Amino acid sequence: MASENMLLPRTGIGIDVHAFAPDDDPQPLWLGGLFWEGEQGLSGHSDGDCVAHAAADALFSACGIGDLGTHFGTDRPDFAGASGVKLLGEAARIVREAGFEIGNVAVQFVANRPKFGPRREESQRVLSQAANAPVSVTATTSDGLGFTGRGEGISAVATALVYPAASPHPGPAKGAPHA
Ligand SMILES: Nc1ccn([C@@H]2O[C@H](COP(=O)(O)O)[C@@H](O)[C@H]2O)c(=O)n1
Ligand SMILES: C[C@@]1(CO)OP(=O)(O)OP(=O)(O)OC[C@H]1O
Repeated sequence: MASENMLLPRTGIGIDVHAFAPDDDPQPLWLGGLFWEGEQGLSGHSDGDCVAHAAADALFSACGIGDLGTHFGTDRPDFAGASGVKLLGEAARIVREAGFEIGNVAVQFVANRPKFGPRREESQRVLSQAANAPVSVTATTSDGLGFTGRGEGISAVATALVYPAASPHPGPAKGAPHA
């Protein structure tokens, strides 16, 4: 690897899926760091917040330091029922400890419900605070198709940009036209 590559920003990707909890074991819905009153909850070892999990996975991926299971395996009783905000905050801490700073994280989830738009800013605020970096969240339906369309679960995909903490914040590339 050319040594100057060590200074380049790095991108990562994360995907997470959680099934809705069955009717005979209802759970509260935690998604995007928020509690959604009256909505069907997701099952999981933690609180099932697939938006926060995808964000954390994208951060680990960007640094090349494994994934969610590597750091917060289901064999860890201390993460049973853990909030997505806690996991994302912990992931950001691990990323910084590994020598990276976070540029931003972008997440999109796929679900019919909850209707996300009215609470987007609240969610982005909570997750950005957890990561101490900008986290944006968008939502889409799958037009009634697939497991998300049938309302069986929620999927989320995230990308993250990190850069070595020792290097300056990535500015415009050399030779890029000035605004
Ligand atoms: N759970 C969701 C899903 C979607 N939205 C918003 O609706 C827009 C249209 O979604 P389509 O899947 O029909 O293209 C989408 O761009 C979101 O703004 C939402 O708020 N919550
Ligand atoms: C978060 C962890 C750990 O509590 O559990 P889950 O809530 O089941 O979530 P998932 O995204 O399936 O896997 C990662 C696990 O490490």
